Amino acid sequence: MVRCKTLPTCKKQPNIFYPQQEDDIRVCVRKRPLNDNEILINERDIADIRNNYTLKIDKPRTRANTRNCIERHSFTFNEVFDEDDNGNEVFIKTALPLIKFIFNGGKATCFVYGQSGSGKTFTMFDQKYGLCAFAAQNIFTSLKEEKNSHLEVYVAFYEIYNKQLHDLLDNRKKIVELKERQAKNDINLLEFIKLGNTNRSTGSTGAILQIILKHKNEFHGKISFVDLAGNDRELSDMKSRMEINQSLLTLNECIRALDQNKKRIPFRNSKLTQVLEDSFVENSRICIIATISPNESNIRHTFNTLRYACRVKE
Ligand SMILES: Nc1ncnc2c1ncn2[C@@H]1O[C@H](COP(=O)(O)OP(=O)(O)OP(=O)(O)O)[C@@H](O)[C@H]1O
Repeated sequence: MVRCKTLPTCKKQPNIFYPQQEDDIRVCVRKRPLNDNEILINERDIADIRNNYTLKIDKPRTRANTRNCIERHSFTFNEVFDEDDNGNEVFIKTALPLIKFIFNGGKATCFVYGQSGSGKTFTMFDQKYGLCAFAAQNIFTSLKEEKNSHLEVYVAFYEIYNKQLHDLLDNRKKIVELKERQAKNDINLLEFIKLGNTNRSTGSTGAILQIILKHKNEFHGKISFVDLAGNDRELSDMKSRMEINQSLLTLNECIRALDQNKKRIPFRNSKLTQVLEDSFVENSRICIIATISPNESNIRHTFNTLRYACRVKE
């Protein structure tokens, strides 16, 4: 194969002079390693991470009357994580700035978005290497500092299924009024996360874990970790599929509108954005982590994920 041309598909360039971790909206990408099955069948790794901001995807192409060639597509984001980057490195560059922000009274949201099996849940909720595990430790370490010692930690964990909220900490009961539980320490918080994850269903629009800081029942700050439904999910239930598509589309539109300081943000167009509305407005920060599979046979989904992520900050 020969390379036939280079196609820049995302023009947004990182501004290296700007303190990127302070951006209100950040878009990052994480590539997972090839798994055992993919290695067994000699799948090619088509995602080449060039540096902390750029990845290139080699797209094989067969053209009439020409030799087979490779199109190289280049994408640039606030951060790009390789398969060798561990959970702590991802945490430091994505969720850690958000946690510092909520201790200062802000509202933050961290999303994982991508194809099924690309590492969304691993990135967010793995009990050892996930962002939430590092977040739990970091939050309770920060509470030991005198300036934070008055704060308490509360948690809520729910999913959206057919436009209805279900409490993942209470056997998926339909939520009438959202219940928050106090977490006494990081281990206790991780137990809540583990319990919620075991109660998750397939076909939901997304699972939302909220960690809330309070002082004497008064709100101080909040971070929401949102594990979105796989963007490739084939569901027999048409209603769920439509709802997931609508939510992903609206989420993208809302974040773009916020980025462009538009007056009208279309929160009402999906249940997901409706429930997250208060986290999006005023004193808020957002980080999206798009997860991708590196193997050639998932290339279509990988392009979909990267284009979605690019559109957020176009
Ligand atoms: N960065 C990574 N390093 C090592 N293993 C990973 C990584 N990302 C994902 N994996 C592994 O890949 C598999 C699929 O990951 P995961 O379940 O997180 O995917 P997902 O995107 O949440 O899929 P679904 O949408 O179907 O829930 C898991 O076995 C996970 O441990």
